Amino acid sequence: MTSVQMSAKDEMVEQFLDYASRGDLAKVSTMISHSSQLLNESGRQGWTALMLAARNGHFDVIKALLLNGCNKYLANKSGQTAYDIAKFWGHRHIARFLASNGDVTLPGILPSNKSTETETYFSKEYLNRMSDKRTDSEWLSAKQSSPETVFIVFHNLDPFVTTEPEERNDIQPQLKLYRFGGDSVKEVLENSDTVVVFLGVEKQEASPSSLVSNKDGLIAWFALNTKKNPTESLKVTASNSFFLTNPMPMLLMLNEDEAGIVAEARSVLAWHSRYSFCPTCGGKTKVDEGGYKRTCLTDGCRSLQGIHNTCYPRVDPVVIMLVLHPDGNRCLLGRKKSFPQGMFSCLAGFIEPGETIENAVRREVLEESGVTIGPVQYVSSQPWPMPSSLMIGCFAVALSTDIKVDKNEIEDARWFTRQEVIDALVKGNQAVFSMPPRQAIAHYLVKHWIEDSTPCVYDWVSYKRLEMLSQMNGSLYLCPLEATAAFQNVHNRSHSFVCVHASSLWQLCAELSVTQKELGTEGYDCDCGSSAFTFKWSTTMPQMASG
Ligand SMILES: NC(=O)C1=CN([C@@H]2O[C@H](COP(=O)(O)OP(=O)(O)OC[C@H]3O[C@@H](n4cnc5c(N)ncnc54)[C@H](OP(=O)(O)O)[C@@H]3O)[C@@H](O)[C@H]2O)C=CC1
Ligand SMILES: [Mg+2]
Ligand SMILES: [Mg+2]
Ligand SMILES: [Mg+2]
Ligand SMILES: [Zn+2]
Repeated sequence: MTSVQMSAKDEMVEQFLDYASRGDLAKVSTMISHSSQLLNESGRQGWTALMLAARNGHFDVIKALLLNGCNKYLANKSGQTAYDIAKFWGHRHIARFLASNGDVTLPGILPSNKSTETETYFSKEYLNRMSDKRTDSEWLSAKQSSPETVFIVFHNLDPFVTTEPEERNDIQPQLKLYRFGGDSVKEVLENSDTVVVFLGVEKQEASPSSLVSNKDGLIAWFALNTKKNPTESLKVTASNSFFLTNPMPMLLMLNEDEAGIVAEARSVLAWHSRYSFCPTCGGKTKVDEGGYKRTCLTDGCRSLQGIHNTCYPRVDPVVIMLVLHPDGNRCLLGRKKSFPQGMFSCLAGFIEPGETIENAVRREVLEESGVTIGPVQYVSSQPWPMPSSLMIGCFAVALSTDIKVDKNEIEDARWFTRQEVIDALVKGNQAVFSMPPRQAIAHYLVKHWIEDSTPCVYDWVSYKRLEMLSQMNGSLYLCPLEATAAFQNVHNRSHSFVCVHASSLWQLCAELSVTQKELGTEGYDCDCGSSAFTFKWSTTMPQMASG
C-alpha cells in the first residue's frame, strides 16, 4: 500500500469516527453501506466508532453500528469497552443496551424497572379496608356509634377540609380532611339523601390499640356524601374549614396519607352519585355492604344473576404513557386545551373493552399523535379519583416520529429533548414548557425516564443552578435528580457538600477558576452509576459569575 492510499484510508476512518462521535446517523449509515470494514476501525487511543457514540450518548448510532455487526467487546488503550465508557459517562440506558445479550431489537432506551414499588400520590393506603366487615351489619352499626370513629364529609363529592395548623413555610399550605366524630354528623347521618361508605380501619401503627378504648381496638372511618349543602347541620369547631371546590388542582394539596383516603372515598361516592338506579332494569336499588354494593330491588332482575358487576363500584382503567423517540433522547408530550398555559403532559386514554394495556397504549398514541409504537413497558399505577380512573403508567418506544395531532382530542404534541425536559423539571416556568404537577403520574414517568437515562453532564453545573442551591444553604448534590430532590427538600438535609460527576468537574473548576486540588475533591461512585467527586461547599467559594 502506498503512503497516499494509507492516508486516504486514515482520513476516511477519521471522518467516520467523527460522524459517530457527533451522532450523525445518516452519515454513519451511508459510510457503513459503502465500507463495512469501518465498523471496527479505531483512531486515537484505540477508540472505535461505538466507543465514541457511547461516550456522547448517541443511542441510534450505537444501534446502527451493532445491527451492522460491529464488535462491542473491543477495548481502547485504557482497557475500556464501549459499555465501560457508557457507564462511566452516565448513559445508563446505553450501558444497559450494550450489556444486553446482543439483542438489538429490545431497546435499551426503556428505563429499567425499579425493583421497589413506588408510591404515587393518591396511592398510599392509610386505612386497612377490612372488606370482610362490609357484610357484618352489626359491627358496622356499632362502629358508627363508637366515639372514636372518624367521619369525613363530602358535599357533591367535594370533601370538607381544614388548613393544616402548623403550616410549613417552605411549601404551599397543606389541606387536611376535617375529622368529625359521630355526634357532629348526627343530623347528616339521619338525612335520607346521605350516602354512607365504610372506608376501613386505621392501620395498627397509626392507632396503637392501647390508645383506643373500644372493644376491638379498631378505629373505623366512614365517608358521607350529601346533595344538599350540610354545613349548617355540621358541628365544626375549627375556624378555617370549608368544602373544597374545584377538585383539580385542589385535591392535589392534601397530605399523602389523606390523598389515599380521598382516592377511595371519592371514587365510591362518585359511583353512588351516578348509579342511582339499576343500570340493567332501571329499578330502585338499596345500598349494601358498607356502601360497596347497590342491589337491585326488582325481582328477577338480570343484574342479580351471574357476575353482577353493575352492582359494585366501577374503576375505569386508563393508560398513560411516556413515548420515547427511537433515538432515545427525546420524548413525546402533548397538551389538551384545558391544560394550564404552557403545560405538556404524557398522552393518556381510556382502555377499551377487549383491549390489553399494550394495545391501548398503541391505539391511543396513534389516534392522538399519529406516532406508531413498538415495545411497551408497564411502570407504575395511580388511582385518580376524578371520578374513578386507575392510571396505568407505561413507557413506550416509538417506531415512527412524524406527528399528526388529532385536534379533537389534544391541541398539540411535540418531541421534547432531554435537556428541555430537565429544564422543565428544574427551572419551572422559565423552561420551554411546564411539567404536570409532581402529584400526577405523568410527572413521575417523565422524572423516572430522566433519572434513569441522563448522564449528569447535562448542564447541571451551571452557575445559576449552583447559585440557587447554595443560597438555600443545604445539600448540593449535582446529580440531576438528586439535585431536584435537594432543591425541593433542602430543609430536610444536613449535607453541606457538592457532588459533581466526573464529566462535569472540569467545567466546574473552569467556572470557579480553581484547580481540582484546590476544591479538595474526593472521588466516589454516585448512586446513578457514574464516577463522581464531592467537595465541601462553603460560602467563601470564589464568587460565581451571574448568567
Ligand atoms: N394522573 C395523571 O397524570 C393524568 C390523568 N389523566 C386522566 O386520564 C383520563 C383519561 O385521559 P383522556 O386523555 O381524557 O382519555 P381519552 O384519550 O380516551 O379521551 C377521553 C375522551 O374519550 C371519550 N371516552 C372514551 N371512553 C371513555 C370512558 N371509558 N370513559 C370516559 N370517556 C371515554 C370521552 O369523550 P366524550 O367526553 O366526548 O364523551 C372522553 O372525553 C382523564 O380522566 C384524565 O383526568 C390524564 C392525564 C394525566
Ligand atoms: Mg384519546
Ligand atoms: Mg387522551
Ligand atoms: Mg380514548
Ligand atoms: Zn335491576
